[in-house]
Amino acid sequence: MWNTLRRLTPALPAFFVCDAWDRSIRACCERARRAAMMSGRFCLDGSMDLSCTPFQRDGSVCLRLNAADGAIAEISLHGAHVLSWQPAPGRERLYLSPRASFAEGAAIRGGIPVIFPQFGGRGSMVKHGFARLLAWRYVGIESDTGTPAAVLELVDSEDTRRLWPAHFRARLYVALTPAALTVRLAIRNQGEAPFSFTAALHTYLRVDDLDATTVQGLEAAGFEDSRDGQTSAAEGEPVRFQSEVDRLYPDCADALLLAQGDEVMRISAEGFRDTVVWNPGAELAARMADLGAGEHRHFVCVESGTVAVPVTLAPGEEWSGAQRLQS
Ligand SMILES: O=P(O)(O)OC[C@H]1O[C@H](O)[C@H](O)[C@@H](O)[C@@H]1O
Repeated sequence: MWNTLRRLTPALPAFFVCDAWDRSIRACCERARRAAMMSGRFCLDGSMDLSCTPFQRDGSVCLRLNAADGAIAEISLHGAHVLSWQPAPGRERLYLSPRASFAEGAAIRGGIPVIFPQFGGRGSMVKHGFARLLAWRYVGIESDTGTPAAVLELVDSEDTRRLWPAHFRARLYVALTPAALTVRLAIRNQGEAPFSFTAALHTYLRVDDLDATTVQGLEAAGFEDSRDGQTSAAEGEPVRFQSEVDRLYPDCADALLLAQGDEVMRISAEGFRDTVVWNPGAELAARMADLGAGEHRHFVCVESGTVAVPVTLAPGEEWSGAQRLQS
């Protein structure tokens, strides 16, 4: 519907477009509200009560997840994008750029962008694939893995098949457990031909002091420097951020730490094989319209991905990859 509106926009008076746009957002919010109500609250043995409430942010329909212990996560349906995670009220652990755009077709800068079906420029598609640019559907709260999770879904459409012929179903599961956020991306082949893809959770972790921040757990791993494509031997020391860092560590995705002085966040992964570490540095950040001078000092991206070797799915097959942040 939003695409149709956008196509019609030049032919319609501005007040009508705004009104129709507003009504479509309200209808979308109402559908999300009903789905959230129908999914109810979950309380399973050993896991937490989870409730889900829709709200709007910059014209985008979003969901707020509240766990019984006070943890909060916010997700935009635009890109199934986790915007915020607070393990306790007021303790934000993700970075969201003050200049992030929520406009249709834009990629939100910060949070956890879902990268699918192509990581970066490793193929002929738009950079980092189309999943982060499209509206996903809220399915409800499910507890298939024993932990209640908010589930969002994107399936192929005429628009996606023009870019990539695959018949797929992508689902994102967002779960809050004490002091942890787990995000799982599941891809199913719903067609009759195999397809291959790369994917990642491009997580922007908030930092207070970039100079004192290190990523640990990659000391013994060689990496590809994405700035020039050169491979480098293991450095034998934690990753630091004195200038732009853009590295792919193949076959190395689990048991990482983001350390800022005494404060440590654990980053673990399942299903994802690789890690990407990115910070744009001062010069690039200043040139990026949705970041700006000095903003690189507030985050480090530690991305769990399957990037170096694409995943291939036969008809009916499903793959999933998860990233868990523990504060
Ligand atoms: O600006 P974006 O399209 O969101 O990409 C941001 C960054 O994502 C990844 O981490 C890549 O390795 C970088 O090369 C890229 O610059």
